[in-house]
Amino acid sequence: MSDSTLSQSDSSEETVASTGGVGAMGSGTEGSGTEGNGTEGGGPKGNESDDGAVDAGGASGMTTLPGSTLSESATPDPTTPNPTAPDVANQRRSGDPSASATSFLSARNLRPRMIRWRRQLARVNAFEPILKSEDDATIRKRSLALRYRAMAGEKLSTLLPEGYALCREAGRRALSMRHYDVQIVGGISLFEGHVAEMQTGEGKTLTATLPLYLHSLVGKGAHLATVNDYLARRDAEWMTPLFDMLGVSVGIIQTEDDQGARRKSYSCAITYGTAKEFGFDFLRDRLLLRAQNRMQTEMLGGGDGGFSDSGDQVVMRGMHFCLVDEADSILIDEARTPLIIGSLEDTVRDQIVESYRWASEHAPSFEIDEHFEIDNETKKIELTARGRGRVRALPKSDLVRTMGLVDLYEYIERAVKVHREFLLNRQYVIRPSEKDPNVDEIVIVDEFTGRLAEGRKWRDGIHQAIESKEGIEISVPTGQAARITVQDLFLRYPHLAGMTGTAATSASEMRRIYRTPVVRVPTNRPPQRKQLPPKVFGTLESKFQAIAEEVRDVHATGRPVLIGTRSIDKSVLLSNLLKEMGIEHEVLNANNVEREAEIVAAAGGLGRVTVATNMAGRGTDIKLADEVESLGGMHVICTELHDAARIDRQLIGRCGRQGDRGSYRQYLSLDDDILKGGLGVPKSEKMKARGAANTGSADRLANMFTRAQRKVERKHFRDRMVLMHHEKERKKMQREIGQDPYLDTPD
Ligand SMILES: Nc1ncnc2c1ncn2[C@@H]1O[C@H](COP(=O)(O)OP(=O)(O)OP(=O)(O)O)[C@@H](O)[C@H]1O
Repeated sequence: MSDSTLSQSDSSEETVASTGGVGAMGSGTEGSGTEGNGTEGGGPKGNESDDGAVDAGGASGMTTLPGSTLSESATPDPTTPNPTAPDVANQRRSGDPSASATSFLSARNLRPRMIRWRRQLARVNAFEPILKSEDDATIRKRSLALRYRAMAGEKLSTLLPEGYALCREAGRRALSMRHYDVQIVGGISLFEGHVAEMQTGEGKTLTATLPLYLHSLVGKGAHLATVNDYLARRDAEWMTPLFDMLGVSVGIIQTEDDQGARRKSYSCAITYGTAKEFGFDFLRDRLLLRAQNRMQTEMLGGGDGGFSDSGDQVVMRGMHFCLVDEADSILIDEARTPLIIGSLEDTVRDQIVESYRWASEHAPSFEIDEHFEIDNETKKIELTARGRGRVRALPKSDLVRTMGLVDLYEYIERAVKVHREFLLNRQYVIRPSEKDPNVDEIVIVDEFTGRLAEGRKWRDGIHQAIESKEGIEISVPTGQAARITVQDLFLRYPHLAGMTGTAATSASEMRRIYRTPVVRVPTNRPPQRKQLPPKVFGTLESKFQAIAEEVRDVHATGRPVLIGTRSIDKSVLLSNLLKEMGIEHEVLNANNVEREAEIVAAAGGLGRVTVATNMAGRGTDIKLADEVESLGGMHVICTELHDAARIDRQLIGRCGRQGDRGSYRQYLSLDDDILKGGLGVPKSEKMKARGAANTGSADRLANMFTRAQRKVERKHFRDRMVLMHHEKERKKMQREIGQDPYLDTPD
């Protein structure tokens, strides 16, 4: 490898250095029994760079797990270097995502959490022979027993070894996939609230089953958030046989689902969906609770247990644990994206108002003991079987009829309570509203002082039930547009973890914002991806000409070639050059996404050439044709640096999957956009002029591009931090004046 080796290197060099400070990550709870990031005590702060900004460019603060030395044995020795691994140090320096921890992870680096994880792994492995000898029914029984223990309050970390071993056994039986040791360790890190960086093709889907299963045991739901409906469905359906074997239900949220379907999916032990849908459901639920004036008492999904098919019950049961797939794109790139929904629909509002009226009208006919009972302690009114029968038999308007029965029982119970216990001129008075004297309103009488408690309202729909009893206007809020950012949404989960192929460059940001330290999970098989020295040209034209020539040369050997471009224009430009050379190829860009899966699936075939713009992070595996492996695997050409090194790494990760052979090369030119962002316009113009005049090699300038990329990354990071600060201040202010920051949106 030449000295001028280009890379996302500078940052990676820091990775190595600061990974020596692996322990920096471990300042959270290191003792055993750590459960999720909720108890992590929060990660330490990101590294401050000279200019005071957090180092976004470097992977500082990354923890790297013991490498492929995590052999499939009960007591792996992470210190053994892997003799078959290629030049790992060079790869690491070069920012190759596959760089495994093997060579630099000495015993000295082994931090307590790693030692703990290895111990946990040994415990998981110890269960294996026992479980293997048991039949399916016994495996299921064990799983049920675990659930009882979890529900009874036993710590999940104690249950982890058996839980993960059960999951692994179920995977082996139901899917013919046995979780590798590295996947088990990755799963442990996820359970403890980390973002696990796993290379593409290393099996994130299977790894996810581990923390999802374990967290689901407590019965509060475990969510997997991914980027689109297709992946949510695909992954859920793929993993369902495994969960079935363990007696765990799986729900899938799809955009077109109605409220009833959503509620059912959320009531499952594990729910797969997109971040967007989770956000919208959160907002819709919140609007509904506010309309029913139940917000303060019922924290979202605190749940009153009732399920119905009407829109009058929240759909989520709570936000307990969420595993975010493609964490870098969801938690970082999409972090500031606001999810906005309109107001509560008029029909839902009318339905609520009408139900209050209906309940108030019929409540007096319900008799104590016969139709309802009063709990002495809680003073709660509960319908008897006869009472419920009566509710079913009562006449109802169309609007009321569409309300679920469970909801109607609740409306009646509330109305009965109000008729019995809330008396006019004792607990409340009626007087003309200050805002509009033509409208009457209920004002609470403070039971201690006897004074009017201006502006206060009873909760849980009591206030509305009284309004309805007195025949005055029912104050169901009209509902306003509601809004939440992706970041706020995920910060609401007490237990959060993530998986990604490329988190290294966002490590400090992840930790700082979400308190989810990033850990790099080594590949199961030693990586064999080779980085070829980068090439730098004066102009785009000369660069593309050279790229086309390289494609021709590699193509002649029969190896498949994948070329990533930054824009549709450039993909077309390259496509034309290839056409001129008579090289058959496919172009994958926004103009033909419908064929994406097909094109990507075929991209690993003998002699295939594929030109692609920013490929979606994942979706379809590029499987190499058998004969390709012996020829040297796939060759990837990166035609330009992206603003975020992560995107480059995503492309690079397309070759050399799961220990396959492969190679990649970075092409650069002095008129690349990254220089404008990183060096500023005047300097980049100078470089451009220099490039136009110079026809020789400029390979020695490769590092300048990497530095420019890091500058751009830092700038984006700083912008995100400033925005986050403003948002935080806004929310704080809104709370102080009694507003709901999600519902009372300023825009
Ligand atoms: N433990 C295992 N045993 C056998 N096959 C496995 C195992 N883990 C993963 N695989 C296989 O590896 C392939 C990649 O898995 P998966 O799609 O989950 O990877 P990924 O990490 O999500 O990659 P990408 O980011 O590209 O989607 C799948 O074909 C899967 O069958």
